[in-house]
Amino acid sequence: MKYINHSKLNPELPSTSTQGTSIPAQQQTSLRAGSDFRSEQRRLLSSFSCDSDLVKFNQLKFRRKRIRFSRSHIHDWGLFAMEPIAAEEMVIEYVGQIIRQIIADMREQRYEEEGIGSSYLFRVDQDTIIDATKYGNLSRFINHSCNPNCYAKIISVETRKKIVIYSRQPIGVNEEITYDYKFPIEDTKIPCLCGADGCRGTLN
Ligand SMILES: C[S@@+](CC[C@H](N)C(=O)[O-])C[C@H]1O[C@@H](n2cnc3c(N)ncnc32)[C@H](O)[C@@H]1O
Repeated sequence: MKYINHSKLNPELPSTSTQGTSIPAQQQTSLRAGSDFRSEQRRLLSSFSCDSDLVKFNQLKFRRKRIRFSRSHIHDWGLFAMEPIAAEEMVIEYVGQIIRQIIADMREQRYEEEGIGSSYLFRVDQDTIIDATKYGNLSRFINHSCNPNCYAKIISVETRKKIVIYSRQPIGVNEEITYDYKFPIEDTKIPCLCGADGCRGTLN
């Protein structure tokens, strides 16, 4: 039976071709090491391809997108691309303090009393909120649009839930980065200033 020679496909992998030869003991040990190495590579590759979000998330740590905050036409400060961003890229993680609902309720009231008009509380699940009001990264500046170029997605990384902002279309240099906040409907409305075609008129 013929075997494909993987060393031709990937020159970094040691050759496994042993056809028609008898192998000295020392070489057998090194072949085993090579085989262990390849098994490990296969294991890693299959776990990665099962979870491309995890791969992208790890890449995000090493290769951050070039973005800046600046005055926005939508509201106060916004976040802008400094380099072209392709569709379906991870743009930035929404970072803040992870808090429970009961703490979020208390903080929401306190922030109102302090006159903080903007909301930086992002719900992860029923009892987990990420609060970027006083601790966070540039993601806290992303404004809402009813026709956004990004979307927020909750992914699991080593059992921890993370909020990640992904591009839903190619984004040009100096374009404002936006996503749909998907605020729940409330009686007291917050007017939306996104200016997009088909703007719903309110955030909530
Ligand atoms: C996470 S902050 C976004 C950054 C904010 N512009 C700033 O300068 O800090 C969210 C707040 O921005 C405001 N905001 C974001 N998008 C908006 C929009 N489309 N229309 C009106 N206000 C918006 C709202 O006050 C909202 O609570």
